[in-house]
Amino acid sequence: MTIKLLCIGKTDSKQLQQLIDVYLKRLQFYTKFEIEIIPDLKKVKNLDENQQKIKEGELILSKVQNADFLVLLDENGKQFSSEGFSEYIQKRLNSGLKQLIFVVGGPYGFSEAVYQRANSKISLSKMTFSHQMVRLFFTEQVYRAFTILKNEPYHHK
Ligand SMILES: C[S@@+](CC[C@H](N)C(=O)[O-])C[C@H]1O[C@@H](n2cnc3c(N)ncnc32)[C@H](O)[C@@H]1O
Repeated sequence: MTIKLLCIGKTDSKQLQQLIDVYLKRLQFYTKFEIEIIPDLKKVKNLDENQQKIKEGELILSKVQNADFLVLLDENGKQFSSEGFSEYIQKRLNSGLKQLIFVVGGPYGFSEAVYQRANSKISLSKMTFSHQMVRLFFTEQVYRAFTILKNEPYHHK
């Protein structure tokens, strides 16, 4: 199973990218995990919030195949402990799924069309993080999940 994290816009901080790369490198030993960046929309100043969400949503959905399991990272989604999240990943692995896609929304979140297509929503916290920070926190949690599944001593309760 491939796990993909879809994000809008390049990481704008070198330091943040370096930290993401640490976990990407570690994850190589456990699973096929990739981050796919959807380029920022051009001329966003001409768009209102809703128009921007709709356009970003079209780009997100263009990357999703019918058979993919699509999970939105969303403050209002279901919250997990790290152990619970590792079980969630294991369940998807057991289901024979080819591609599990997690997606980070743009500055205003997701369009209605993206919510309609999504299979589930996961929250990392009730607090709102920047879309840049979320990709680091999430990548670390996927790494943590695999170390839990392998009984490795990275995670301490
Ligand atoms: C700046 S936030 C957008 C916040 C906006 N209030 C909204 O309506 O979603 C950008 C993206 O980061 C992700 N995000 C931010 N905080 C999050 C959290 N606590 N849990 C999961 N994802 C989060 C979501 O994908 C969100 O769409």
